[in-house]
Amino acid sequence: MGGTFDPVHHGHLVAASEVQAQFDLDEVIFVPTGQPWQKTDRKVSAPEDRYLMTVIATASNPHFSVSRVDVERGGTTYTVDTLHDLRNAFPDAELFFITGADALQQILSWRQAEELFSLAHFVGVTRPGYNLDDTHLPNGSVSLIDVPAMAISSTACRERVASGLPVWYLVPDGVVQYISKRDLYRNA
Ligand SMILES: Nc1ncnc2c1ncn2[C@@H]1O[C@H](COP(=O)(O)OP(=O)(O)OP(=O)(O)O)[C@@H](O)[C@H]1O
Ligand SMILES: O=C(O)c1ccc[n+]([C@@H]2O[C@H](COP(=O)([O-])O)[C@@H](O)[C@H]2O)c1
Repeated sequence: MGGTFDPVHHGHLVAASEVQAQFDLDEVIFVPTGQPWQKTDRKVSAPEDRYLMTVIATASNPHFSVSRVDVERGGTTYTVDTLHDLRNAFPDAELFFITGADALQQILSWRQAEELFSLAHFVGVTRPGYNLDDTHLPNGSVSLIDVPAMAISSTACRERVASGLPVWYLVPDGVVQYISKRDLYRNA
């Protein structure tokens, strides 16, 4: 599951847990991005902060892990590179790539989109506020599944911190503490 994770929140975690259970996956690997090229409208937090928050958020789940492939490669992140790196790291694995409905709406604009679907099975998860009725995806390229609706976004979390509102219970406790310790989002 790739994401900017700025910060990681319970919407990400519930979606990942649901896909893990429905597809009986050995592992869900969270992959925090380097620089996301479709989010140029704002400053994204440092990759190491986003990586560490993701480690904290996933640490208690034996099926969850975090990969540094996008952080280590640096620069702009393209999923085609992520999937080639994961294939090299796990030559025999069956790879799935989990995306929310909002990201799926844009997927045909991703770099080398035509190649992506041959590198992994794509799993699209429902997300409140987004529907895929008008999104044309190549036939059979994406499995769409319902996950418990979590009306949470990283944007709303950042805005709440900037306004002095709590993010307890929207993000894991350790992530609340990390945001406070590193003084993230106060000027978001
Ligand atoms: N509440 C949610 N329910 C289901 N999927 C989600 C949810 N939030 C994010 N996702 C999916 O998780 C992946 C990573 O999302 P991302 O890190 O961009 O979070 P975000 O909340 O969309 O961030 P931002 O508000 O900063 O755009 C994307 O595929 C996105 O569609
Ligand atoms: O490959 C691309 O061109 C591309 C464009 C936009 C998003 N993505 C990936 O989609 C995932 C979710 O991205 P985001 O921006 O919604 O956090 C993350 O892994 C991104 O690297 C990938």
